[in-house]
Amino acid sequence: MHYLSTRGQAPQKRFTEILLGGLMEDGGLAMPVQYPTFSRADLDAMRGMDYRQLAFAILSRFADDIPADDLKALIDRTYTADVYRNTVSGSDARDITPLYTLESDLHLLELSNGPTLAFKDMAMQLLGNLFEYALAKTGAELNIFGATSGDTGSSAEYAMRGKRGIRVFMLSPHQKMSRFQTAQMFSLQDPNIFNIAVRGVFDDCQDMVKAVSNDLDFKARYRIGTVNSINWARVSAQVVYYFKGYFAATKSNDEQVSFTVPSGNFGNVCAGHIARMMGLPIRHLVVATNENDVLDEFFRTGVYRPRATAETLHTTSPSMDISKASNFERFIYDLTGRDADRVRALWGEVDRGRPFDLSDSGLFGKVASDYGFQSGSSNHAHRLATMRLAQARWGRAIDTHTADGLKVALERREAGVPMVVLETALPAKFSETVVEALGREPVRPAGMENLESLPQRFEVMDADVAAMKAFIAQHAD
Ligand SMILES: Cc1ncc(COP(=O)(O)O)c(C=O)c1O
Ligand SMILES: N[C@@H](CCOP(=O)(O)O)C(=O)O
Repeated sequence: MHYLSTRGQAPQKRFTEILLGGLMEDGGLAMPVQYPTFSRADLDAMRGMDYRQLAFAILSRFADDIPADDLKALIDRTYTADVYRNTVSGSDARDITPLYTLESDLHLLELSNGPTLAFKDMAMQLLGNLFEYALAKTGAELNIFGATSGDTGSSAEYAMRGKRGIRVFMLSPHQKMSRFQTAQMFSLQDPNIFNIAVRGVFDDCQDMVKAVSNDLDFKARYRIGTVNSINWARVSAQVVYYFKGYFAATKSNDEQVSFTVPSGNFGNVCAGHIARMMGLPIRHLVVATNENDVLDEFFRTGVYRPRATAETLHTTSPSMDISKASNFERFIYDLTGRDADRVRALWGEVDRGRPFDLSDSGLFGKVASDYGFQSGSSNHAHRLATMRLAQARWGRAIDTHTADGLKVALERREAGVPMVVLETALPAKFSETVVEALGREPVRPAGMENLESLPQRFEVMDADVAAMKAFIAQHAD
C-alpha cells in the first residue's frame, strides 16, 4: 500500500515511512492511495475472529511493507488481556474491547481498559511496539513531538517509557487537564519523557507540533515523529475496534450498526469512517461534541469555523476541548472526491483562522447521504444528567466524555438499529465531575490510588515555536 498527501504535493510513501515521519512534507495528512475493502465473504470469515486475528486481517492491508510474520508477532504481543486488564465493569479482559450492553440495541464499547484508562491505549500500545521494531532495523532514534488535551500524552508516555532510541516531548495545555490526567503524565520520572505545559489551549499545542513538523530541515535533523492521530498508524489501528464492536453487536452481516463517537480532534470517528469505507455495514457515524461544538456546527450547517484560543472553552470533558480538528482534513479529502487542490485551498483558509462553507457546494448533502454522518452536542448539565441516568438505569458509572456520547446517542438512536457508544475513558480520570454527578468517588484500578500525591516533573512554557525547537534541540541529542 502506498500513501499520498491530502494536499497533493508530497511524494508517495510506504507504511513504515509514514509511521516514523508523521505529517507529510507539504503539511498534509497521509492517506492510502485507495482503501482496501472487505467483501461480504471476507466479513463472514472475519465474524468470530478474536481481536488479534481481526487486527492482523485489517492492519496487514495497510502495513504491507512489514513482513506478515513480524506484524502478526507485534499484534499478538500488544493485544493481550494483561495489557487491557483495567476493566472496572467486570467484563472479560480477554475480549480486549468488551461490548457492554445497557439495554436492547444500546451498548458501550469498552475501549479504556488499557494502562492509562483511555481509548488512546488501543492504538498507542501497538505504536510503541511498531516504533521499536522499525527503529531496531536501522539503529535510528526518534524524537516524538506530540500534543495532548489529557489522554494522548499519558498513553504515549506509558507506551514509550523505557523504549530504546525514543524520546517523548509532550505539550499539554497548562492547568486545563483533570488532576488525575495531570498526575498520570507529570509523575513520570523516566529520562526519555519530557512534559511541557503550554500557556494556551490544546489547539496551540497542536499548531506547534505541525509548525515544527513543517520545518523539514529541523524535522530531519532531530528525527521528529508524532503519536497524535496525525499519524496514520494511530488511526488505522483504531479501525480495528469498529469491526470488533460491529461483530459483537450483531448476529449477521446483513445488519447495520450505528456508532456514536465522543469527538474532538476527529481521529476516532475518522477511524469509523475508514471502517465504513472498507465495507463495514455502518449506518450512522454520530459525532458527539461538548460545548466546543465546531464539528457539530459543521455537520448541522456545512460551515467549518475553527475557533480561536480565547473562544475555546475549558469544560468538564477537557480532552474534547478542541476547536481545530486535525483529522477532519482526511474526511474532507474523501468528501471532495480526493481533490487535493481543493483541500489545500480550504486549509489555507483554516490556517489563517478563517472558516469555510460547503453548505451550497453540493457536497454537504453527501455528508449524511453518502457518508452516514450525524452529530449532536452536550454541555456540563447534560453530562451530569447522563452520568446519573447511566448509574440509575443501568448501574454503570461512565466518564464525562462517554457521557457526552451517550447523551447524543440517546437522541439519535433508531428502533431496530443497534447503537454502539464508544467508551473513551474510565470515570477514574475525571473524579471531580463524577463526585459532582454521583456523590461518590469512582473506582480506581489497583496501583493508581495515590497518583496525585506523587512528585511531578514538567516545564511551563509559552506557545512559542522557536522556544520549543530550542528545548528539543537541547534535550534531543
Ligand atoms: C476521553 C476522550 N474522549 C474523546 C476524545 C476525542 O477523540 P478524537 O480527538 O479522536 O475526536 C478524546 C481525545 O482525543 C479523549 O481523550
Ligand atoms: N483528546 C486528545 C487530543 C489529541 O488527539 P489525537 O487523537 O490527535 O492524539 C488527548 O487526549 O490528548
